[in-house]
Amino acid sequence: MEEGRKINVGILGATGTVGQRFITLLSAHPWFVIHALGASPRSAGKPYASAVNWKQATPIPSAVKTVVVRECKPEHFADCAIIFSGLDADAAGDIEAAFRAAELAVFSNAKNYRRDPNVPLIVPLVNPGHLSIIPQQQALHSPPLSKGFIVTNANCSTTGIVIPLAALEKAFGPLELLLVTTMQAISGAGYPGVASLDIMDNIVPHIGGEEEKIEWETLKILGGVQEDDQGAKSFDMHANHPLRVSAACNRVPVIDGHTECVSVRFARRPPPSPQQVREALAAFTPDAKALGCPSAPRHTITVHEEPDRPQPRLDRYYQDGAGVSVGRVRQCPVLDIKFVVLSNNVSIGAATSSIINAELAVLKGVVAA
Ligand SMILES: NC(=O)C1=CN([C@@H]2O[C@H](COP(=O)(O)OP(=O)(O)OC[C@H]3O[C@@H](n4cnc5c(N)ncnc54)[C@H](OP(=O)(O)O)[C@@H]3O)[C@@H](O)[C@H]2O)C=CC1
Ligand SMILES: N[C@@H](CC(=O)OP(=O)(O)O)C(=O)O
Repeated sequence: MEEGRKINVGILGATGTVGQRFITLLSAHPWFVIHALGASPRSAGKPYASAVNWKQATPIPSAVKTVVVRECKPEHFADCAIIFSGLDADAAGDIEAAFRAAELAVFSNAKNYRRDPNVPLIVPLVNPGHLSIIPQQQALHSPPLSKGFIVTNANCSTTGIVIPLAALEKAFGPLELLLVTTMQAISGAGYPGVASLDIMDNIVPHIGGEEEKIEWETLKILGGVQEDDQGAKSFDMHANHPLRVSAACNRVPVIDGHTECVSVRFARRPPPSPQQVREALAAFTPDAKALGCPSAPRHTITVHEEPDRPQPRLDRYYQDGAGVSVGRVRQCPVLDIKFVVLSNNVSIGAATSSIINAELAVLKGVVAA
């Protein structure tokens, strides 16, 4: 990055739960400056402060209050080198494709392109190497692109677990079985989200499509990128070491922070002890940190020794929600090891991951800075 020069970024879905988090984080970013904001036709044409139903604990940054919200059309964002998308999935498919076709670099939170075989699904603290598929995505586009692409980040519950799982695979080799039960915050459903009469004094044991997303996305993220004899790249979905995943998802009356109970079995025997697992988790240093991404957390995985941590109310805002907290690491009498993970679904589960993905793309020269 050239000293003193900032990169113009645009935010689509700027009025939503994830969009507001983007605004809070990007308003103090050392490399990026918010240049344009987009939302639905209901919000377009209004100053941001009138269009948004602001729900953050800190005030709306003064630099964006009077910025007029635009319709999500690429021509309104032509001066942006990077586009962050917090769009509702119903709108994201067509809009993100149009932005890519207009040679804009799109970093999306929506689910629409996560399964595309040429779109990387990147949790930046885990698999930044998947950015290597982008030249193929651009070459296969009609017409071929030189600057436009889409990078997605994962479902928020998937993001929370793959970070400790990647640390375990790095230290102890491939996993072969994974069971996860989630307790997901209300903010995961956007605003206004789940009706209060459904969630207060209650647990809802179903989140549409969530279990399938965790079971599939985990394999794409923890797997590698393979290349055939003709140089064509594809995601291997962890195929060299098949990993079977079962997820059970629940909505609980917590505002922010997804808590997940995880049990794993390792392929290698004998498996590591709980103490070896604790040490490997605490020592995990992702490439994003080593490369110097400014939004990467200081501590990627905070390992708690107390028997009653992590807890969403106590741990979700540590490091601005950029890391994950793990606790209760212990032997599992059925598989090998079990533990609890807490991650901030709106930060590392959404906006923070997109921002670190963009930082990585700048550092690797994928986005022209
Ligand atoms: N909340 C979370 O924890 C996570 C969310 N995600 C994903 O991120 C995305 C955003 O989620 P979230 O912020 O919770 O959702 P919200 O419902 O809070 O916000 C949706 C945003 O999309 C905009 N929008 C809706 N329809 C259109 C349209 N037709 N054209 C342009 N803009 C439109 C809205 O604008 P307006 O205000 O004008 O209606 C709003 O800015 C979703 O795809 C979600 O699945 C991913 C991980 C975690
Ligand atoms: N479904 C998640 C949030 C979300 O929007 O996920 P996705 O981006 O995978 O649709 C939750 O409710 O907590």
